[in-house]
Amino acid sequence: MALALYYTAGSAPCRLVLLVAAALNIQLDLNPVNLRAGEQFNPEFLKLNPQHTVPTLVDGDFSLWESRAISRYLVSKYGDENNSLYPSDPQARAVVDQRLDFDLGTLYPRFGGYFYPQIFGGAKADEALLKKLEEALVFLNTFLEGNTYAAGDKLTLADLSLVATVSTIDATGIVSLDKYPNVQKWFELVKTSAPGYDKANQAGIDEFKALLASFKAKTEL
Ligand SMILES: N[C@@H](CCC(=O)N[C@@H](CS)C(=O)NCC(=O)O)C(=O)O
Repeated sequence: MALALYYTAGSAPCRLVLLVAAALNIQLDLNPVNLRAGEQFNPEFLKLNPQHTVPTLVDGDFSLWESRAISRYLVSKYGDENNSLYPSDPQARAVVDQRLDFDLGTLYPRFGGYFYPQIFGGAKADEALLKKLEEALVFLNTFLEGNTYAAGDKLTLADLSLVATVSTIDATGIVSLDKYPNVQKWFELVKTSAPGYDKANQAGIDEFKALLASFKAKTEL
């Protein structure tokens, strides 16, 4: 049976799942959800995911949300036994998990907490929140010291998750990645080494940029 993904192209967590599917060479039946039109509140969608978020994966009669949980599920169910995206060695896996949790709990929320109230709510830029975001980027820069990829010498789920976030931050222009040389070098590497990067991530980034431009135009009217 086909695997169905309910998604919005511009959304960073959705792009993570698209990157994982591309890396595993999994075909997904793609179902766009228009969040601005409130389609996530349709009763049919709420039956799949009462938390009304995208991405949501449907595999037969099994439905799952939270992009990193979906990513781990896809590797566990559809990856080869020794898939390096999510290594089985406990310590190697723990480092991947730490980076995934860092993205979920620190980097992405610090970005969203600073940027989204400005672009979507017309709030003033808050310097203290910018400093917290910059601190998170310094942490990532430090994690990358001496490592080719985010969790060692191979591409893992950590890279796919973090690149969805870092490319989103980069697209907004609120910080320059020049200040974080390890992050910048790693970003260029992942762009060329993550399978299907252009379709899975860059296409959504382009949509995200168009959305930002439309919000900027509204506030300038
Ligand atoms: N931590 C979640 C975040 C999911 C999320 O908040 N998605 C947003 C789009 S980026 C959404 O669906 N918002 C609509 C809503 O909450 O009603 C994940 O990684 O999947």
